[in-house]
Amino acid sequence: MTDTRTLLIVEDDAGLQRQLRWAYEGYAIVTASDRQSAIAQLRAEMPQVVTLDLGLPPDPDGASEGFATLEAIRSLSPETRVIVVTGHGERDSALRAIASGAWDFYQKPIDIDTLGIIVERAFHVHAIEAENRRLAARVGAGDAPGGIITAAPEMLKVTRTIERVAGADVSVMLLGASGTGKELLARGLHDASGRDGAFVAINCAAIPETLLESELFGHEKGAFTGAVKTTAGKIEMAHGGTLFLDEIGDVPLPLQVKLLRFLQERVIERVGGRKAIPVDTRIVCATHQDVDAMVADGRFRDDLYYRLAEIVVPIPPLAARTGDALLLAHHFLRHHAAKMERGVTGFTPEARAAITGWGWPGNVRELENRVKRAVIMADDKLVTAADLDLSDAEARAPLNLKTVREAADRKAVRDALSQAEGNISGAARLLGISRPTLYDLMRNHDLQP
Ligand SMILES: Nc1ncnc2c1ncn2[C@@H]1O[C@H](COP(=O)(O)OP(=O)(O)OP(=O)(O)O)[C@@H](O)[C@H]1O
Repeated sequence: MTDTRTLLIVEDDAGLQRQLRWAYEGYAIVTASDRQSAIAQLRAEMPQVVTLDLGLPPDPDGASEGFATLEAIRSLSPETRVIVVTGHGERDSALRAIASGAWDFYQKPIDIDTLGIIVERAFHVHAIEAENRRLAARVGAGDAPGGIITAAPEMLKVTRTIERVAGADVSVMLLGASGTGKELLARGLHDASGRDGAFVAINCAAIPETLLESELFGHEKGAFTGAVKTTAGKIEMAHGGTLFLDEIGDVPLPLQVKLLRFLQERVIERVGGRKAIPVDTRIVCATHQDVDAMVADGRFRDDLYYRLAEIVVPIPPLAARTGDALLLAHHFLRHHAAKMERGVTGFTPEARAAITGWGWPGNVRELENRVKRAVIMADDKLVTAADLDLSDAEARAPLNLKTVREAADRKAVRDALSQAEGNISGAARLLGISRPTLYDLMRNHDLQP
């Protein structure tokens, strides 16, 4: 697609065609007077927008040629926006044309200004859709492990590390906030490792302490009330494969000892069992907690930590991945629109600004949830910021540097006052300013101690 904005005018009235040709500025204009020449121009010039008179020869008083031309344009170039121009009082034809995929309609007699606005809007929408398609096409272009979608250098560094360590016999600890894709990366690591066994995941925070041991190590029949049959644990199930221990920081200390033994000796004992069972299970673990701090204050065994964390991979939050929020938003939009059979094709410019500006505290999971809901809620082909429930985000987007600075000042003053429990001298000291300056700031920002 070239950057030139090209308008194709399909009109059999030579006078009107001339009039229209000179009416617009800023577009390259090409014209056609019947179906055949219209299609030839479409192929040659690839116009983004077409105005199409429905009454074309050999049926200038009907609409059959116009509809045939519309159909041909739609099938040859579905992205092209077609505005049909109908005779006065041919409202039914106009509506039929919209149902057949025309983007808008206009009735004769032609008012150049009004038609001009419709044409300009059509170019605008075409440009947005083209940008949406371009972004969507980037999705899946890479072959990052585990189907991870990213084009951000910050994240590509992570995926490269994962690929590099996949084949090595090292333990990997993924550090990242909830919803950053830790499980997806762990699965990717397993896939790239070439290990034949299964990928098994367990969330240590989601399982009550009392059950976690038997979940991990399995149990013998009769080991405890309810243990009606001998059951293998997750470590055994992942024999020859990979076990993903999510939220490793939530493993209680006594179980940490047992886990350490397994890592050192590569054998396990089921709960209630006496037999040492050799297992070849690779461990990948993850947590959103500060494990260093946990080790420092004794909540996590350091010997286990060193066994688990030969390679530590920090995963950046979504907001720190340049361009990824929009990239992933398009991916999820395409995915859910197809799944739910909704004709939603992209985002409005405001929605895109809101996606880029939002802090994404819930990371990729939050993004997917918002986009999924928006696909259901959208009234139109383009998802709005309101559909994403991000209209506030847009309103809060900073106007300029001055507003950013004011907001930062206000926050710093508020934080200092709260830290100093309302004591003005204390807050002024924390901020490194004099009391009168603090008073001025408080007055400007309408803040009370
Ligand atoms: N880069 C990505 N590309 C595509 N999908 C992603 C990406 N990152 C995360 N997802 C999807 O987002 C959701 C959350 O990811 P995942 O469960 O891997 O996160 P997590 O960090 O393990 O979260 P938690 O710590 O809460 O378990 C999943 O549906 C996952 O498929």
